[in-house]
Amino acid sequence: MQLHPIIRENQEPLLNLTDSHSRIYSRSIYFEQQIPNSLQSIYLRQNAYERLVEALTLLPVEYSFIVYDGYRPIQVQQHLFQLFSEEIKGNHPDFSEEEILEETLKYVAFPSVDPTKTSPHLTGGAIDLTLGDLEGNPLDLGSVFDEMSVKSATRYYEHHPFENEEALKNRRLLYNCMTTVGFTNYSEEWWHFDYGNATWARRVNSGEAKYGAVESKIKAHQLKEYRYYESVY
Ligand SMILES: C[C@@H](N)C(=O)N[C@H](C)C(=O)O
Ligand SMILES: [Zn+2]
Repeated sequence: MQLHPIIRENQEPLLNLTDSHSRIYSRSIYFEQQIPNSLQSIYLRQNAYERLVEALTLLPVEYSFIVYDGYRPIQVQQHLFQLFSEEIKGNHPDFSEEEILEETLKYVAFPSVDPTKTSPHLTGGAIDLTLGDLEGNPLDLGSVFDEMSVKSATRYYEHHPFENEEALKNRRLLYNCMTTVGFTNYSEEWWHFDYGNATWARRVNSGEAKYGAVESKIKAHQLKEYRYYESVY
């Protein structure tokens, strides 16, 4: 039995989402948070971007997508992992090291380019996004982006519908638009979707992923150059 999908890197380029579409707002959240080596612009693999545009056609015309993150350099993944882990430690002084790790892994992937466990955002096939109005103001999805709580689990309001009916409606809308065009959702985070990477391949029971990790050179928060890891692992 194959334990992890084979990565057949198809070398699709990373596309810059800035001003790419009138109903796609690019708000690079880790750049706004001044995380070292974060990118000022948001990038996605070409076909992941095309599917995002297709998802827009399923969204009522008065709504937009606000994209918070796409391709993520390994340094940013490492920084987030450290940050989230420290926050969990601070919030749960009673937790063992093992419990801290388990809780951290719920909200941020382990930073790795190892083909058997590549962090999804390193591929350019993962996207963090929410719904917005036509001015780019975020709608209510029932928890703040990157909130480490049970309320961030995609199905939370399915089980607590009267707590926030607006959030339930909006989560269903985002989930349905994205999954209809081929993205898969990460169940602990209503905002995180994958296409083409190993996380996606596992969810759709495919033995093959199209996107492996992308290594990049970042200078002053700009993507200077990038290269794909080996084409077949
Ligand atoms: C950090 C958060 N926005 C996120 O993207 N989490 C997933 C699990 C990831 O790091 O891939
Ligand atoms: Zn994500």
